[in-house]
Amino acid sequence: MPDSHDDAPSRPVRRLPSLRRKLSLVLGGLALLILTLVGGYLGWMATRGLHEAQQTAVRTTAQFAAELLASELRDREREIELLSAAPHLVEGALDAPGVRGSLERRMAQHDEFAWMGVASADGTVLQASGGQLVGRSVADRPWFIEGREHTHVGDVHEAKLLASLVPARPDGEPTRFIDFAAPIRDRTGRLRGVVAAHAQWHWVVGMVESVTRRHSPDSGMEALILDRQGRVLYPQALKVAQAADARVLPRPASGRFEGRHDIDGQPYLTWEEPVQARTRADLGWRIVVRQPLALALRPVRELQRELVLLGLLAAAALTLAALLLARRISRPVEQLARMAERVQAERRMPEFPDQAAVRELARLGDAMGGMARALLATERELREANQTLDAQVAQRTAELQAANAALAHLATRDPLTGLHNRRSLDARLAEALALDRRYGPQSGRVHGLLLVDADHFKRINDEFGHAAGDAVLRQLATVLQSCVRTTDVVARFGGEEFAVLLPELADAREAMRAAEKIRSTVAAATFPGVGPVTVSCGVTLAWPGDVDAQALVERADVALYEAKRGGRNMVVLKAAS
Ligand SMILES: Nc1nc2c(ncn2[C@@H]2O[C@H](COP(=O)(O)OP(=O)(O)OP(=O)(O)O)[C@@H](O)[C@H]2O)c(=O)[nH]1
Repeated sequence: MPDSHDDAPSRPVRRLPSLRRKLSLVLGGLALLILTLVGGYLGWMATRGLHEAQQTAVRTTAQFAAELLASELRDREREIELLSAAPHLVEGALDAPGVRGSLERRMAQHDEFAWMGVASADGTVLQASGGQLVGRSVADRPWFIEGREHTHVGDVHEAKLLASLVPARPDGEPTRFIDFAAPIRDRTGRLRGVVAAHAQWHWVVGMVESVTRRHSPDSGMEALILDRQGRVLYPQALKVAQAADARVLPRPASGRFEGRHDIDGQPYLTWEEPVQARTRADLGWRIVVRQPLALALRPVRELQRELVLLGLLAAAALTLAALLLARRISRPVEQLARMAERVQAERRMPEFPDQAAVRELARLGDAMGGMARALLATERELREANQTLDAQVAQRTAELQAANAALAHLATRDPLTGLHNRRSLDARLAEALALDRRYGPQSGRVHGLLLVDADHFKRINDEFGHAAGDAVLRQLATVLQSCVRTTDVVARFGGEEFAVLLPELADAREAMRAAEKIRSTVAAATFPGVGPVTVSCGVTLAWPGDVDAQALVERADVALYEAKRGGRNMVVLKAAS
């Protein structure tokens, strides 16, 4: 029988999270974590790589611009030097028309030159491109003063004498020049004059811009030109801003723009490179290239965005896969649980599903099926054993009851005749006297007692044998029972003597009638092999004065004795006295 405790769940199962949910969460979370870590690592690597690559680009741009500028300045310096040593200037008249022609030709070759001219040793312009400033004195111009002594490359300055002669710039910026000058000496080394060229500042700017233009305009890469004192020469807007506020473009603490540097609160990748011409063209300029960090790392931000998107998609896909996997794993487990519940509820073997996707689950299913079969078989055996036991107990109980009944019969019956024995009679007599004492006076009815004794029974034994005597005793018992009511108690009193207890008699006559009936019936009966047999009968009635049954019996016995003495085969009544 199933124990009620076995049916009750030992834990609140419904409140526990399901395997499917737990697996999905763990696997999905794990996937998200791994993707986040991998994505973060890739993002970090990309950021670092791009940071280094962009820093290199900023550095090489600055270096390339500085080298280009140094080279071009050197070339122009060399150009003017070579021109100063040209034979037509060393030997010929400096104001000759051919001088102007040669200047014009060089002008045509160099767009950057706004003006070329030759001045006499005292500073009067003798010939010039476009005839500009011819006859004017340039004696106080620094390029003339320096150019008298040696080759001179002058720092950028706003146009003075030529300001009104060259066309204004379309962007409104003032016209600025870089001066190149060299002394013209004759074969003896005597100064004959100075040849000079004014290069447009925008030629320099164009060179720098041509370098930065190699990068995409979106890159935000920008080149600055600083002079020897660190003041901005280019771009013009920054130059103007710095002129208004010296705190514009503060120098880094290291004294040099290199690496990441915050300018106006915005982070930049920077590099500073000196323009090293290593000649007089070395003006102490420096090229600073800067690029806003946000723009430098923009591809990384885009990559990160894509990584996040990709990561989310991958996490969603992996979570879905985890969900499907969890479902694939949990479904057979749930089915096994349902099977186990069915076994518990129905107590019979259901068909176990064969859908396990993995070996362990298949093994679990087989093991559970085997266990359920074994349990059910054990339960069936127990139930059958119980039923057998119940039947055995019922049979034993019936046997015991029969034995008890037989014992009770044996205890109250005489073995020879089957009548009540003396002990049973004594019990009935005691009951009868108690009833008479209790109800006799009201009902007017009493018990009567007959003692019946076979006459000369010893002779029967002696003549026909003890077995014949027993047969007579059994036949006498039958006769006695046939003569009285079923409610009367017929007992073997002892030996060849019988007693009959007659309940609820109205008077002694009733008792006498019963006794007479017995006597006459016996006397009329035939006892096979023995012949006629008679009985004597003593009769008495219970009396309230009887202290016990013995008194009643003794009175009946007295009556019997009188019947014997009176000649036998007779009935005698002995009333209470
Ligand atoms: N066969 C047989 N005889 C019994 C049994 N019980 C007692 N007897 C015999 O009954 C006889 C009784 O004899 P007595 O007491 O002398 O009485 P009686 O011969 O009947 O003479 P009265 O009673 O005076 O008529 C004895 O011989 C007993 O042995 C019994 O169970 N079977």
